[in-house]
Amino acid sequence: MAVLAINNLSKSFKNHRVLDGITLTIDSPGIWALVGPNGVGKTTFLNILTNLSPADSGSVKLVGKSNKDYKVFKDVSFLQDNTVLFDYLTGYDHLKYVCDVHKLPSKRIQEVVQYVGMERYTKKTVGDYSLGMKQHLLLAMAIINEPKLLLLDEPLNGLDPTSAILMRKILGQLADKGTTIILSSHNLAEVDRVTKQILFLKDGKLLEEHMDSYEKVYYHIAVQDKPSVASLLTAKAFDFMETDKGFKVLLGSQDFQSLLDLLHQSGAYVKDLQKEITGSEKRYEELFEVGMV
Ligand SMILES: Nc1ncnc2c1ncn2[C@@H]1O[C@H](COP(=O)(O)OP(=O)(O)OP(=O)(O)O)[C@@H](O)[C@H]1O
Repeated sequence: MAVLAINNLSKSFKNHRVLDGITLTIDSPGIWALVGPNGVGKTTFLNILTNLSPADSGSVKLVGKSNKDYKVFKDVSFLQDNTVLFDYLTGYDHLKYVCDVHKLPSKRIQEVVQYVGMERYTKKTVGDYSLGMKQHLLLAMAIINEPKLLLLDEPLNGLDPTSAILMRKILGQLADKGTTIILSSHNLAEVDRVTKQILFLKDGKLLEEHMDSYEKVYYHIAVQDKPSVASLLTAKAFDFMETDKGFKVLLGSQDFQSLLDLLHQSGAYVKDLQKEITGSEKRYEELFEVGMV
């Protein structure tokens, strides 16, 4: 049984065709990122999947049932933006409500509060929450029922590094335990950290792509003696740029060992070496024809 089965889904607003005959099947756990420029239709797509908006034509099945059947939402959750929260209620109130809707025992509240690390502010009213705290609450509300399919609209928005790391960890654990996750995001660096499976939304069509072939590996090197390293990088034809503390080097045809040999040869004192992998940004630039600056 497919976790998500979309058949020929279309939606227009007046004469603007936002979704144009989308067909997609996902039948395994894992994380898929939904990516595309502002206004391309990501929220519209997620809203239609969860039956918050009607499609003009086509059909959607979630965990084997029509998305029009409200019973599917026992196994499907949608993390929307924080406008769905009530400022005058506490985090606990929100979780209690969702718990009651799903007829879950209230001990699930404590479990989920601990899991997303929001013990400190569960009893505070949401009006006093920061953006990150609201994202945690929304996540807790979305996973309290242990969904098979989890849809998230911009879950990484406005998170500080600590919260972003926690969010990534949680999403990874859920996917490992069997949840299928689709998340929309504009933050391609974060996307590359959580998944290589991307759904690019372009001109109303969905392109499902794996980022392996677009992956780029960079090393950020902090060195004491920049000139000697710079001349060797140039001599050995490395693709690099200078940074405040040293260099950002792209590993193209040369391998990591050649870079290490070069650093050794330069005699420079290496203060730090960090790896960065990017993939989706390169593909995004190609697909959406982002001009170089
Ligand atoms: N209720 C509506 N009535 C008319 N047009 C709408 C409506 N909802 C969305 N649109 C239009 O549909 C298009 C897609 O909007 P949507 O919010 O789905 O994009 P998005 O990809 O989520 O954007 P963002 O990345 O900025 O959040 C936009 O042109 C938007 O103006």
